[in-house]
Amino acid sequence: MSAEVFYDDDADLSLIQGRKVAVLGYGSQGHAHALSLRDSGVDVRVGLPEGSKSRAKAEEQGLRVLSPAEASAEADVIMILAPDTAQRTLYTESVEPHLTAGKALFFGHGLNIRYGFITPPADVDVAMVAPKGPGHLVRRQFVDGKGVPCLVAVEQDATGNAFALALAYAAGIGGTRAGAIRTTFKEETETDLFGEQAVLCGGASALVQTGFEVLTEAGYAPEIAYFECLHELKLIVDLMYEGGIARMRYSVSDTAEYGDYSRGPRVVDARTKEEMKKILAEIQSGEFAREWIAEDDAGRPNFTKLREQGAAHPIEETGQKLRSMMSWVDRPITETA
Ligand SMILES: NC(=O)C1=CN([C@@H]2O[C@H](COP(=O)(O)OP(=O)(O)OC[C@H]3O[C@@H](n4cnc5c(N)ncnc54)[C@H](OP(=O)(O)O)[C@@H]3O)[C@@H](O)[C@H]2O)C=CC1
Ligand SMILES: CC[C@](O)(C(C)=O)C(=O)O
Ligand SMILES: [Mg+2]
Ligand SMILES: [Mg+2]
Repeated sequence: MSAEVFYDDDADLSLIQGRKVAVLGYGSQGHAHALSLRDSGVDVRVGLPEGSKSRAKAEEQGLRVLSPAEASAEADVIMILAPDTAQRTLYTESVEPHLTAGKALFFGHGLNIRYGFITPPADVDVAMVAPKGPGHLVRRQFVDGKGVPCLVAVEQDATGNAFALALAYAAGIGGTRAGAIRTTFKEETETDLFGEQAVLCGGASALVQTGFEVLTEAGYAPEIAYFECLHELKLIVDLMYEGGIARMRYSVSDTAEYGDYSRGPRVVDARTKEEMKKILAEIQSGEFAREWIAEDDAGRPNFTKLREQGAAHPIEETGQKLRSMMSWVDRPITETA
């Protein structure tokens, strides 16, 4: 069954223009939502704790910044864009006391609702507007008059108007310019976690690092290994992005195409597929979410160790040196659009 897709003409922007919106969090997604909603004529305030390093940035960019509790009290649409692990406490301390009947609680990712870490009262709308791309791209596309496709879902429709309101919100951040796809919190959460773990972040990072290790351990220069295993990946993925795997295979040499068909399935084989299925099962059962929240509650000891190990991988030192020779790719990771 193909998904339902909604565009600008299907959305009534005035629905969100007529509401007071609080965006809680001003990171990758938060800054993009708050700025683009404001530019779409929506009454926006940003909610951030005292001492948050994001406060100065939001104020410099002309937004009104309040505490999360003040913003939630003022607003009738509350979008939670704090880190997933911070959302439970943020909700209990600052949102729930102000979540009166008829208000709407929005999310950019379904984890806390899907796994029951947050249970809103029955008399509020609960919806999701989840752009399918990093926040900085969401903002950049909006400014360029384009948009990043969004997923839109309703978990609870107390007012009977939750989907129309979520679609209006998606229009306000440019999502319906590209297309907003209707989904559920369950589908968004499980596929998003699977995608980032098995393919986009986990799978791709492990593939790149392992390829780099094999070449350098065999005595090839790290610089050459970096170009082959990481730098050129973007060029190959850009071709897939533009025209699918078929377009990439059309564009590379026949030699590369034959190597792709005959060797690729030896790297990602039946065992890899079995492991991907296990990863999906851990997501579906809630095992991953419970593990991650417990890890965060414990002060993230394993996460910190793994982050340090990742940063110390030899590919990072080689990459830093090479990227400094290519001024057009040497962008700090915190740079905004
Ligand atoms: N990154 C992305 O592109 C995508 C993210 N999402 C989802 O969007 C949500 C936000 O993620 P992301 O934008 O990556 O988050 P970031 O880590 O980039 O930013 C989090 C923001 O929340 C602030 N913050 C931290 N604690 C609190 C709190 N208790 N109350 C209010 N604000 C707080 C941070 O402030 P400070 O600066 O002080 O730390 C920061 O401004 C998540 O649900 C994520 O899964 C969905 C799609 C893509
Ligand atoms: C791929 C990572 C992501 O799911 C995203 C940018 O969509 C995230 O959680 O950051
Ligand atoms: Mg994602
Ligand atoms: Mg994600």
